[in-house]
Amino acid sequence: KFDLTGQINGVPFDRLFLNASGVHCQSTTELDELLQDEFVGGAVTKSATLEKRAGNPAPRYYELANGSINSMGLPNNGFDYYIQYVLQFHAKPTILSVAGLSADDDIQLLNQIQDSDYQGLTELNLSCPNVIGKPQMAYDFEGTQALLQSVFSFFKKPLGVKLPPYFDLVHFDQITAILNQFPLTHVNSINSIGNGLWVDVASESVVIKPKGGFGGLGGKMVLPTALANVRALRQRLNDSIKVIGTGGVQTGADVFAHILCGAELVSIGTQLQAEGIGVYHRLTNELERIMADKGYTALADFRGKLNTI
Ligand SMILES: O=C1NC(=O)NC(C(=O)O)N1
Repeated sequence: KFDLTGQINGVPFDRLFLNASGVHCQSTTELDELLQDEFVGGAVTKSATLEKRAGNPAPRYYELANGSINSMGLPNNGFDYYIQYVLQFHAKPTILSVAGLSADDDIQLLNQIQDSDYQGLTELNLSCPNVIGKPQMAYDFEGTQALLQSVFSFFKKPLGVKLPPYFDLVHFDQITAILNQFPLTHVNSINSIGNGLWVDVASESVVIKPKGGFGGLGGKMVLPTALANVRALRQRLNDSIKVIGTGGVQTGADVFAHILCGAELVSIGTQLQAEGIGVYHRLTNELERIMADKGYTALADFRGKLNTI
């Protein structure tokens, strides 16, 4: 009765919900569970690196009262594992997420995809904050420009990017001036707010082991930053580049807000980790209740229509 659809590069999603890359997507079992859920529209893989990685030492994920902090360090089963998976038939769309540990790695990963039979969506993660000793590419504007210039000299398949949060309007202007030069299918925003720190007063200690306790923030506390980034990117990007809204979603109202800011699809990370896959049924019910109360039958009725005062 409600149209909760979206589309990226002509790929139809019959539901708006995805997982945030990294959550519930490291194994094929987890990915299958997502793709078999009636309330999920598609699945994003854990960002694949060229080789399998164990990631950072545990504890590396910690749930907070108002969100999460993580320094996973890109643990994943390696590129071959995930390209094999997305090459299989799936009833719903997949997004193959890749993350090089260097620009050269990114080029190698995308060359392998270009040379493969995969015709689905790919997302280049430019924003992992937790690889020890490695900066986030998307905070290096010149580096990002140069990388995308190289990528699009050979990569002819659908490609989106995963961005970190920005905190200055000038930075929104700068990153979108770069992204608008390229035929990107989408921007996925936000990745975790990098290098937060949580202190447990009882033990007088940090709560995760890697990087002296520094890690990416997610969940409820990042919602205002996620909404700002989705809105700012939507206002500045070419219409052909969709925005996937990620960050801070706990309720149907949060989903509604992301759509108002212009999100085409909405990813769930911290809340999926905390609540399990049932979160999608709950969020669907809550979203539909809000839509019904407002007389909306489709996301398109209000997508991007945030009022200002
Ligand atoms: O891009 C990422 N964002 C995160 O918050 N954590 C993971 C990771 O550490 O693997 N990667």
